[in-house]
Amino acid sequence: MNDQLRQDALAYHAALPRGKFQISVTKPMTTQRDLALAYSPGVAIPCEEIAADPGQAHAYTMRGNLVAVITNGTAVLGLGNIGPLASKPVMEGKAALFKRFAGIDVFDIEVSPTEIDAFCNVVEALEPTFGGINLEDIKAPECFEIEQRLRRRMAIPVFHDDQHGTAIVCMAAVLNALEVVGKAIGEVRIVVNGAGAAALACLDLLVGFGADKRNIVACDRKGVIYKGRDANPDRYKQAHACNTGARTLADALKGADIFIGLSSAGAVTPEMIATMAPRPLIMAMANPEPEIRPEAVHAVRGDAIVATGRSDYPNQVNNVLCFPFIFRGALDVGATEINEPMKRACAEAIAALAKAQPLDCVLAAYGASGMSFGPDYILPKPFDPRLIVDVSSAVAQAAMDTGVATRPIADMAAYRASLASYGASLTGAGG
Ligand SMILES: NC(=O)C1=CN([C@@H]2O[C@H](COP(=O)(O)OP(=O)(O)OC[C@H]3O[C@@H](n4cnc5c(N)ncnc54)[C@H](OP(=O)(O)O)[C@@H]3O)[C@@H](O)[C@H]2O)C=CC1
Ligand SMILES: CC(=O)C(=O)O
Ligand SMILES: [Mg+2]
Repeated sequence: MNDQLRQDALAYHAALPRGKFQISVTKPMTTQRDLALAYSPGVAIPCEEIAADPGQAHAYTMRGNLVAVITNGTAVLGLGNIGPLASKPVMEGKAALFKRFAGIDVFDIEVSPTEIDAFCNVVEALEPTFGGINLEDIKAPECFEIEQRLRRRMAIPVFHDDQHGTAIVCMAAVLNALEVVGKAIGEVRIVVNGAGAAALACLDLLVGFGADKRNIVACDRKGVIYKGRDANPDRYKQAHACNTGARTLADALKGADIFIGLSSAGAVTPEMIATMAPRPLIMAMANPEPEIRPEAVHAVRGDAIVATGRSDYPNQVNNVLCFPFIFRGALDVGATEINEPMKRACAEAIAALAKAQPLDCVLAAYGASGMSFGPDYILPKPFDPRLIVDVSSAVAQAAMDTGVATRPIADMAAYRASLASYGASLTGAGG
């Protein structure tokens, strides 16, 4: 990372008040009467209401709009197992993005247990506090068991962002990029580098959207994951093992249409990219440094569509396009979970928005004079205030359609209008 970015990033985070968000009071608290309502004796009354009917917690507390971003720091971005304390800037960042883009309050919670039972016990014990749980930067394979177990045991949405947020945005990008190059999802050859939380979830969603398993090769640090490779295979990786003679990433990429990188910096070379099929899609999504930089791809492939996880290049494929908005929709209907149809609706709504005319506020945020659907614009920008309207309402609708909404929305048009004015106020945009 260059020195200027390093200095700027440290100054940004150290500016007072330190970190990236703070907690504020939402009710009047200036008079004796205010104190009597907010605290003793008045506070006892909503307590009694909630004790009599737990569903009232939503009406009298911040719980229904409060998400926990929880990590144990075992797979922080592409920095690896740097521990919970060092992960805090990332978790504060996620909290800030939840608030900035969807008005959702977050407590970031960094905890030390890495063992599955101990970590799950901590998270489960937090259910009374939160309306939703966003698991973050927990390494594979533990993250799979952790999420499955918590989903079974908790009656609020539990969502591992690195798995599903990433997969949803990746899917939206793939759908649009294939439309740009005129290829069909069922026919493209896909190579995924990385076989962790993000990569395996992307594979599952790609198959759910019609990708042919026979056309997919996954690689980890040892190379291609082929059937029979490991004497004691990891069962999550094994589910994606393929029948192929390819043994290395370089072998696998020959003639491939799509490269999905969810591994680590510099894992793919220009020479490998040069061997891919015409009009390839390169999604180098490792953070903060991608598997390959866009300029290195363009030097060898003028016909490639290139995306990264970063904010400073075109085509940012990053879960920030998903997690604020999927939780907004889920919280607003009191969803008990985030299920497959909700994820699908989310991916489709994100993809569709890339085809709408860009708004001036978005162009201004990027210092751009224009953006139009095509090789350098396959996804909407996170600052697009229409994301909260289209994505969150689609997710809410899918939750209602699948019977997981405990507070269904009666008037969807009014809900969309409220999201629109909320989005406009949060982004300072006119709409
Ligand atoms: N753009 C986005 O929105 C997102 C990007 N990411 C990025 O994806 C990466 C992985 O994150 P996550 O899945 O959470 O982490 P995990 O720790 O769960 O998985 C990492 C995987 O990457 C593999 N890997 C690492 N280096 C290489 C390499 N040089 N060649 C092949 N495979 C490699 C590991 O292989 P092995 O199993 O052999 O150890 C492992 O399978 C990170 O860089 C992260 O920043 C993650 C989420 C969202
Ligand atoms: C973006 C993100 O969640 C990650 O890189 O881990
Ligand atoms: Mg992450």
